[in-house]
Amino acid sequence: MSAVPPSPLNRIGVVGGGAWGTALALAALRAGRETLLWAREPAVVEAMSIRRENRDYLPGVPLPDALRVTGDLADLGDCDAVLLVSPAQHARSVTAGMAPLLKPGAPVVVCAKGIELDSHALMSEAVGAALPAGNPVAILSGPTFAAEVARGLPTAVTLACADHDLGTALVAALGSRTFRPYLSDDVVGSQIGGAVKNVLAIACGVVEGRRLGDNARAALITRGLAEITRLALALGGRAETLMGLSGLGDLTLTCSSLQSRNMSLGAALGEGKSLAEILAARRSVAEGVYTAAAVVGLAAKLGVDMPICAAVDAILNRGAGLDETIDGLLSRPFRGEGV
Ligand SMILES: NC(=O)C1=CN([C@@H]2O[C@H](COP(=O)(O)OP(=O)(O)OC[C@H]3O[C@@H](n4cnc5c(N)ncnc54)[C@H](O)[C@@H]3O)[C@@H](O)[C@H]2O)C=CC1
Ligand SMILES: O=C(CO)COP(=O)(O)O
Repeated sequence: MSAVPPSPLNRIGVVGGGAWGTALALAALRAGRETLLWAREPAVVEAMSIRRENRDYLPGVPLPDALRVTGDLADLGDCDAVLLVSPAQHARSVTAGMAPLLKPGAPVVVCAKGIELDSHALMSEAVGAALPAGNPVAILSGPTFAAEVARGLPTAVTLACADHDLGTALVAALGSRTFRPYLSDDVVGSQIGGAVKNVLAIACGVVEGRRLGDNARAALITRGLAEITRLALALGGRAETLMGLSGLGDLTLTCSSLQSRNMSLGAALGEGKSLAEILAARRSVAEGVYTAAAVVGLAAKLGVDMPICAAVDAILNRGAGLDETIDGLLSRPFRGEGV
């Protein structure tokens, strides 16, 4: 086995004991870091500490003894860097809870994907506002099903950080042979793909559930990428970022597999189930349900046209029928193909 490279960011705290937090904690361990995983629910803490398995959110994956598990945010005080993996709508409040307990200067890498419903804030804004000025924010996003990362299957992500040296240190701390971060300085652009693709995955699920065919799914992915890119540009992101792992990469993954919670939720809608019925049968988060309305609100503020996201929001939140909404999209005037 090759020697573990040393890192000044040797102690990694992971905040959020859902599927993704648990998988990221395993990735940090594999990168050779001392890793602490905080979970919110006492039963999840107990199951991971004693039975060494996160039965609620990532069943079937053994957790090595080297992984420290806690339910006490104060334990983050000796961590050199923290990965924040709470669902997007709770990221600000969880950050506020841990902020006074963090080591001064420790970076917080946001791994949640979404846009805040009330404020339309990106995760970097919501989390940044809740942190002391001395704790910088970075973003980790990309095509990453938790179950595959947990099993150590090869995965690549975007790690975006405004400070090049800090970004380089985070890549070195978290990267391994099977978990490969690519550094970017586009903190805004790298968040938009991950947030909006969840909404588009619901649309692709509807296509699947309604048996509208593979052509329709490819059309949604491609025109969805145009929507993502328009929004990112309006917020100051760069188009090239959206052609990378956090954009096209994640959009393709999430819109092509029923492993995606968002796509499978869309498929169930397409098959005629109600949103309330689908959500009642799940414990895991499908971020697109919440981000749909946030994206539509943000796009309206910025004057950005996002018809597919608006259609998903109409179905989820405004009582629009599936068939008339699909018909509305198919009846839009023909236009040029550019973004
Ligand atoms: N699961 C995946 O494959 C991936 C997930 N993500 C993102 O990671 C974030 C977390 O998702 P998962 O770990 O999959 O979640 P999950 O669906 O596995 O678990 C739900 C999580 O939400 C937490 N939660 C529920 N109510 C809460 C509250 N009131 N306050 C704080 N936390 C609460 C639970 O403690 C649990 O950690 C999401 O933004 C998701 O989009 C990103 C990449 C991959
Ligand atoms: O973000 C993800 C893959 O990159 C996970 O997608 P789902 O939340 O739709 O399962």
